[in-house]
Amino acid sequence: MIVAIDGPSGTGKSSTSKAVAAQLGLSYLDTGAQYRAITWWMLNNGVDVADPDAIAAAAGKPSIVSGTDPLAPAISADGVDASGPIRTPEVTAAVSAVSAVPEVRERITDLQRTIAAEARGGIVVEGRDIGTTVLPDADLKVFLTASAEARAARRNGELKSADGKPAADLAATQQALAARDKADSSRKTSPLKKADDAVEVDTTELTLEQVVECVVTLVEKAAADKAGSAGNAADAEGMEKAAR
Ligand SMILES: Nc1ncnc2c1ncn2[C@@H]1O[C@H](COP(=O)(O)OP(=O)(O)O)[C@@H](O)[C@H]1O
Ligand SMILES: Nc1ccn([C@@H]2O[C@H](COP(=O)(O)OP(=O)(O)O)[C@@H](O)[C@H]2O)c(=O)n1
Repeated sequence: MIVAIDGPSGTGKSSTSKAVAAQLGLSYLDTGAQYRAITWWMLNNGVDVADPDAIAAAAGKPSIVSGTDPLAPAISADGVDASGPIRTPEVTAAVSAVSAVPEVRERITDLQRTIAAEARGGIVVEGRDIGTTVLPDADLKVFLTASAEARAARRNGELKSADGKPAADLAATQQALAARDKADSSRKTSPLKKADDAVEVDTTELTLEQVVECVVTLVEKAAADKAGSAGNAADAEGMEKAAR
């Protein structure tokens, strides 16, 4: 069972994917974390992230390793735990430019396909281009959306300053999200886009629990359909053999 969950920032991809995978005993892959980790490595290793040729030349250098346990997501670059630093504003500001470079996408897409192929019990993979490019034959594709206001409010809710007040201005967060959406949707190589056969879920008015319940139901239905068509294929094969 391969589940692709795509959508822009703040729509609930990570929270939903982790909860669905944990509930159904599936593996989990955060592909945004991989793009963030390669961006973090480049920033730390003197690569000019404003220069696509420099990014392309460095794309093959770091080793990026992702954990697939939804209860303990992990990501490292060259053996160094990157789970904290990949969420800094510096990485967030640079990641769209790095992830737009075809050599980076090719490298990371290969990694993602290998991880999905090795996840014997099934996997939930979340990102921007999973349903369209990375795993176009996924058993279920979900595209999450939410209003620009809801997405900015959710992202801001995560950024608390020491005194417990929101660390960022809501309008500034909304503007930064819009800029990243634009960059991610307009790049040439596998832009952020809903796959034609994805189920769109608008999460604006839903709680996280409701979104998880909705996606779990979709996965169970996809699994039943898959088992049904496998059964039908086996029946057809059996009938063919009996007829011979
Ligand atoms: N349906 C929802 N309602 C309210 N808050 C949500 C909902 N889904 C996710 N969140 C919160 O919004 C924030 C962003 O969610 P996240 O899963 O990281 O989104 P994404 O991976 O799409 O960027 C998190 O703090 C999460 O707890
Ligand atoms: N499959 C993916 C996943 C992420 N990305 C890039 O990685 C960035 C960070 O992704 P993320 O999922 O961590 O972003 P958030 O939703 O957490 O803000 C995105 O803005 C994209 O530029 C991508 O290009 N393709």
